[in-house]
Amino acid sequence: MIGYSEALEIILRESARLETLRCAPEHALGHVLAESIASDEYLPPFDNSAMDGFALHVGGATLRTGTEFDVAGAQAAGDARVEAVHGAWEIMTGARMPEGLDAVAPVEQVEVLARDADGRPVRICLTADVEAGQHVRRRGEDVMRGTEVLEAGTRLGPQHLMVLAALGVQSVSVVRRPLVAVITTGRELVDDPAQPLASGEIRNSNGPFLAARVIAAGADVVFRETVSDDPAAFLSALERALDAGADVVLSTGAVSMGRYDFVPDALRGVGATLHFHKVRIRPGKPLLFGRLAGGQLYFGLPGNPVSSAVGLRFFVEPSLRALTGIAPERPLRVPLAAAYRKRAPLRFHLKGRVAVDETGRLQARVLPGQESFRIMPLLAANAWIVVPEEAEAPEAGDLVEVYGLGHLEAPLMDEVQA
Ligand SMILES: Nc1nc2c(c(=O)[nH]1)N[C@H]1C(S)=C(S)[C@@H](COP(=O)(O)OP(=O)(O)OC[C@H]3O[C@@H](n4cnc5c(N)ncnc54)[C@H](O)[C@@H]3O)O[C@H]1N2
Ligand code: MOO
Repeated sequence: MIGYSEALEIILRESARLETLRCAPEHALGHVLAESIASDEYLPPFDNSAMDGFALHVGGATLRTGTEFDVAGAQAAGDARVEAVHGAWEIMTGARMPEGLDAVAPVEQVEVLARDADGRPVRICLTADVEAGQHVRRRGEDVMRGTEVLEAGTRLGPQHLMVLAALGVQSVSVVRRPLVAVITTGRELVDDPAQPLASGEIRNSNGPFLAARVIAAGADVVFRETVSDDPAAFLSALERALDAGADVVLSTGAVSMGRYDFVPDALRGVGATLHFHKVRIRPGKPLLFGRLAGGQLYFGLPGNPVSSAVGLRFFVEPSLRALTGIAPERPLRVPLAAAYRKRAPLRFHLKGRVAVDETGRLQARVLPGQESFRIMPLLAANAWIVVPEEAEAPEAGDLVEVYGLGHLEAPLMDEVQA
């Protein structure tokens, strides 16, 4: 049986980045950049005023309170370049600085001594000193032309679209979203919530959970079906999953030691390469990973709900990151709230809650109810706490690794403070 780091290495090796496509930034939300973006423009594109006021020439010295100026013109946002030869220019926020002027006195720091017939100021007096450069936003102060503004591997959020729009980027190269199929196995499973449970039956909770988690992880679900403990039915569902275009197939159940645990043999029977089966973790030990004959990746997640959740979070999500070109995750390291004793020499993935203690410091609490059939503690969890194989009994205050519930989610601050 292999350990987690070896399993992860194999998954990352097998998860080569998917193809890229070009699209307008407005269609790229949630996609991962395939190449870095350098700016062809300056931001701001020209020197402009940060205040409504009067643009002035200061030069080397300071303009003192009481200095008077004639107002030579006015410049509003959108007005083109003008040359200022003398005096002050009335200027609005965002308006281009007249050439030759280098500071702005806000209206609040100016007294208007005279106005023309239309009420426009024609002579002003400074009521505060003015330094060169004050209230002027310089060309390129935010972004210089040629600067790399976004790295390949960045998942585009609204703030990235803001920068791309500001810089006039017309198209970006992004990695296409991975397509995922979810097959839940087990003749005990009932999908229809309106159907009463017959003796021995349970409701399928893994299917909806995994589908939702896959979407939250930045991939698309192209197929979801439930099959009985029957290899022929399973293989026909697998065929439909591949017809739907899946890059990655997930199944739950039928990977352990039972008489009906047919998944490994069924996969071998259709020419799959199984890279590993069983990992030194809890929960989720019987997890299987391989590649199908057609090149698609296959994750056989154990059937227990929390085992399938751990399989998704710590095996499938790292693969989805690699498939889209996102760098591997780095966990937070947070002190444990209380000592924790592991009951096996395995890597434990624990339903946890990160919270602030009385001193305002973060701490990680292992929630009660860690058995892999218990899903109610997931409602209290805002993080996964990982205790590695070699740490037997971490003490209160020892640092443990903490991961968000999904790879794109950090523990939420409002929950942390609750
Ligand atoms: N003799 C052994 N028995 C078991 C071992 C072992 O090492 N030796 N490992 C245990 C571990 S650990 C796990 S995890 C489970 C994994 O079993 P399978 O992946 O083969 O899953 P099933 O047996 O089909 O189901 C396990 C459990 O989960 C329930 N289940 C399955 N699918 C769903 C679903 N879609 N929604 C909700 N619940 C589901 C199922 O009814 C079972 O209770 O094996 C242990 N046994
Ligand atoms: O480790 Mo299994 O995954 O007990 O539930």
